[in-house]
Amino acid sequence: MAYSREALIEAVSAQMPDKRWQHTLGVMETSIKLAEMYGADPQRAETAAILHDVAKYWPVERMKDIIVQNGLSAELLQYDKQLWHAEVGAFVAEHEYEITDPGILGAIRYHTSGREGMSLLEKVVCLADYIEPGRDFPGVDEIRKKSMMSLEEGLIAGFDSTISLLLQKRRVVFPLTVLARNDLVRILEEKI
Ligand SMILES: Nc1ncnc2c1ncn2[C@@H]1O[C@H](COP(=O)(O)OP(=O)(O)O)[C@@H](O)[C@H]1O
Repeated sequence: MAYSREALIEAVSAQMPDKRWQHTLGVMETSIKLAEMYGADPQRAETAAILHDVAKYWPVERMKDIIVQNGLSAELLQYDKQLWHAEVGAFVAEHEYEITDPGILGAIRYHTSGREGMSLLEKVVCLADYIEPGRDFPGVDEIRKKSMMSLEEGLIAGFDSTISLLLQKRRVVFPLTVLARNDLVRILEEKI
């Protein structure tokens, strides 16, 4: 039988420190708000939000094993370990928590990196992760402001801040985020 909302919350919250669970609660609340605002299904958005960081505190070796043994994105292993939990989270959501909705699984898989051709639900959860009330990094208020204009404006601002920070620190940038950002810029250009 599929997990109830409450059972899912209990199981997922047990896998992370309280601070990260508080962040997840913020992403749940913000995902529902953005879904209502932009015409996505709030319940599906909330389910993806509950699970989005399920693997965030798993040991790196455990994440690596799941990626290798199940033939998930081998390319991902060439990039920052911080990115792995999203791919692993989607796998765990499907195989451990019996989530069968591919839209929810996609929203978990792409919540950190984004991708070209993001679905409405993917945009909602990814943006909620940037702007949930507990976030206070420099520039977050500008992203919040843009999020009230459109999902695309908000996400471009979010991805730009992530990419800028990585460039400043001379870190490797996972290309999917650049593709996601370019795609969103083109979408907005076509609207003009
Ligand atoms: N495109 C990218 N390329 C490389 N590293 C990235 C990229 N996007 C995010 N990261 C890294 O992943 C980290 C975690 O991302 P974040 O959005 O905070 O995930 P979470 O919501 O799970 O905390 C960031 O601090 C950054 O260092």
